[in-house]
Amino acid sequence: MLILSKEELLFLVQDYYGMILAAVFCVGVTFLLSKAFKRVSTGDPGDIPGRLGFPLLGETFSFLSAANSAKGCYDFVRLRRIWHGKWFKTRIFGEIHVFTPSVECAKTIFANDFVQFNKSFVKSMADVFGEKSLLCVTQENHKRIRHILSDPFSMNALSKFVEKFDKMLSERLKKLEKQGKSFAMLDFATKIAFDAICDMLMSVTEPSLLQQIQRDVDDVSDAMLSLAVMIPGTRYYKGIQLDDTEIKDNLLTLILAGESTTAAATMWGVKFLDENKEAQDRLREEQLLILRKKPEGASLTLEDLNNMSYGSKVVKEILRMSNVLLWFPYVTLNDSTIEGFKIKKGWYVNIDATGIHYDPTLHKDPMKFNPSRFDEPQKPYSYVPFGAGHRTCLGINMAKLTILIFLHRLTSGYKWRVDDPDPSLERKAHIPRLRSGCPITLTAL
Ligand code: HEM
Repeated sequence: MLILSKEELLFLVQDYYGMILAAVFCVGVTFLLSKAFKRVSTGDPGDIPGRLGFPLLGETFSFLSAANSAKGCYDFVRLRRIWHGKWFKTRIFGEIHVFTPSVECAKTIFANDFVQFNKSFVKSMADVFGEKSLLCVTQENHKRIRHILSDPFSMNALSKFVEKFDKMLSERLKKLEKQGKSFAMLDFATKIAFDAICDMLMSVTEPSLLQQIQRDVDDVSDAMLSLAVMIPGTRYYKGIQLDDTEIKDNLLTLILAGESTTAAATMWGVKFLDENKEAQDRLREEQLLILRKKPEGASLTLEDLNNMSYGSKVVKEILRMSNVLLWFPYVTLNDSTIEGFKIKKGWYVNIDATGIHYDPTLHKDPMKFNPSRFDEPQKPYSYVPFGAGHRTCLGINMAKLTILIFLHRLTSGYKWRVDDPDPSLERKAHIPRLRSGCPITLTAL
């Protein structure tokens, strides 16, 4: 029998103390890891599959790492769809998020907006855009503000916009072609979209003023102040029934919502057409026919745009494939069940527009750029680049017309070469854009 002195016993216990601590630590880490990487399932068929990851942290690092990669943040969703299926849940920034490309879910959320679901991140959006932005207000105020804001987007206002934008674009493209230098399509489209929106909403065309607003828009809080100073006296200000805060919050919303989305879609259009010469040739043929019927140097009209049947399908296909807004996040206001899946109050449900647009059961051969697919009518909610319901994009017509005018001037006046074929996406961007900005060089036809 082993007999130990008091000192020897104390030494052994102290030695074991470290080992016990190490063992407890290992068990703890193993427990957390197993929880983090375990697929959450209680066997209930209403349970949405997925991994919630570490408590609070969840899969935030994986999400950030995807957003910071050349594949972009949708890669996070793409991978989990492969692992878990059509519906999955995850935890990001401490909140539970459900992602689904289900058209049934899109239909339910769009139809029950404000009642059963609401636009998510209202608070953080209010910090950026202002509390009275269309994106943050209550249902009642939303209806009123939206009604008033729809005036500059009426067909009458847009028909003036078409002529102005066409003139602006034609002049700038001509200048670039003469210079013969490569330019980033993304930067070019961003600048011209910004200038056009400011002109339409505030009648601001003076370069130094535009430059100032651009700086201010980049620095959001300053923008609110400067826009408020500029509005009185402009065409848009007259007769408007919104208070000063509503005006500045919503002008900022319109500029931010319209500029980067339209510019990114235009950039993708140039890239897709470069890679699909057949579609480009067919588009050019249609656009040249329209151009040749007009007096030389005349601007496009709404009527001309209405005659661009193939061009309109090209715009639709660009929007389907580019998925400028990858998904639409909504927060659940009450426990709900959609397609048998249980969604708890407080969870975020993301309508995965990209997943809907790439679903082969809804769009045949979805990764192929094929504008003619729109010869056939689309199934309800299978094509949602502008959302649907109460919050359908307010700038939907303006965006479509802008891209169409771009396509007309590019294909009827020029051929272009993409100078950098790198497909890497811009890192940390919530809108998918090429890191290169898609540099092109124009040659007159
Ligand atoms: C290609 C360009 C564009 C795309 C793909 C796009 C897409 C969208 C989508 C999907 C929504 C709804 C999001 C949701 O339900 O959560 C939306 C809302 C909105 N968009 Fe656009 N948009 C574009 C251009 C524009 C332009 C040019 C403007 C204005 C100048 C604009 C102004 C707005 C506004 C104000 C809302 C909020 C509407 C509301 O809450 O009632 N968008 N957009």
